[in-house]
Amino acid sequence: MMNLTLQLSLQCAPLHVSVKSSTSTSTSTATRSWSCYASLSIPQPSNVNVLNGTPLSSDRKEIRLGLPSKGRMSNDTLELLKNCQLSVKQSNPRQYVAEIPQLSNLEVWFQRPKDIVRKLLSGDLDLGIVGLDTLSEYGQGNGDLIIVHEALEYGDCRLSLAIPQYGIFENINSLEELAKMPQWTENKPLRVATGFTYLGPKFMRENGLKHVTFSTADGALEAAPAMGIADAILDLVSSGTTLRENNLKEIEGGTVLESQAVLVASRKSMVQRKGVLETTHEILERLEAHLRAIGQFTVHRIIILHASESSVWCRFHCIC
Ligand SMILES: Nc1ncnc2c1ncn2[C@@H]1O[C@H](COP(=O)(O)OP(=O)(O)OP(=O)(O)O)[C@@H](O)[C@H]1O
Ligand SMILES: O=P(O)(O)OC[C@H]1O[C@H](OP(=O)(O)OP(=O)(O)O)[C@H](O)[C@@H]1O
Repeated sequence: MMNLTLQLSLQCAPLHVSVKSSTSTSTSTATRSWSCYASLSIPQPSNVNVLNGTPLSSDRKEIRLGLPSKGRMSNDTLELLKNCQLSVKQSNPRQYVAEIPQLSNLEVWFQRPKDIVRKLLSGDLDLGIVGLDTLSEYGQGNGDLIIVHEALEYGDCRLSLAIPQYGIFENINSLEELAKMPQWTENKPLRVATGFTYLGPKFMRENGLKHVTFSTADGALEAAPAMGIADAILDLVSSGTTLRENNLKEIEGGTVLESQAVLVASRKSMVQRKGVLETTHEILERLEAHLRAIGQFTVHRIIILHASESSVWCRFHCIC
């Protein structure tokens, strides 16, 4: 038994977290596990649908889960849900609404990942599965977005700064060295091409790079340095092949975030919309059971939620 002080690192507004229980550690293997219970104090909803002065955008009765409509995340998301006995039933692939028979009163809406985040914020979705990169870029730290499960074990990639392997960058191998290059001035800033126009400038600011400008494009960013459009790029990397094929390299300290698929919920929906908390709980339990069954104990944090009228109880289970 040991006391824990927990900093809740969810993407949500600062919440009061009081840890109630204990930890257990196993020294027989390289893994350690702990679990604890925490109470998230959430302001008591009044008798109208208002949280922190913001009403729910609609009084619909159905619970809505947003899933990626196409692209890399789409098939793996459906596969994961199927493996959790939550198969999505879609009458035809061009129809964007579907259901999961095991979850009553739940509508699945297929959307582009960035639109899932936008619609969680607007209140048009209650739950969603997206990459952490997309959540961070389009959620912009909004306190209404709660990462309910942060490690769904697919969609792995990282958002990284990359520079050419050649020319003035040949001997530059870290962000610190890049920042110290005398070339970057107010009149001639470091030019970065990225689709991450929120996270990019934030990362540069936080790392003290003052003279930076950004340009954006929808894809094939790795071409920008060779085309003379940019000095560096900030983009997703998984195998690293695209960078290598374009004579680019990552640098020490240049990783903005490590990403994989996450389950996100609107905090407002969980507190105010009937059934959202219970459905979230149900999905989480199935995810946990599935990941445990396949031995995926790389899950870092699972949060199981219980609602009382004014608070949400969370169980954290961490194996690291
Ligand atoms: N190598 C990779 N490149 C890009 N995304 C990756 C990669 N590996 C995993 N991902 C995940 O897949 C997501 C991209 O999904 P998808 O291909 O559907 O693009 P998208 O979000 O619809 O973007 P776009 O609208 O630009 O096509 C990323 O947000 C990331 O979480
Ligand atoms: O490290 P790797 O495994 O090579 O993957 C990284 C590449 O994959 C993505 O591009 P995508 O294939 O989606 O095409 P895009 O550049 O047109 O967006 C990403 O934007 C990188 O370019």
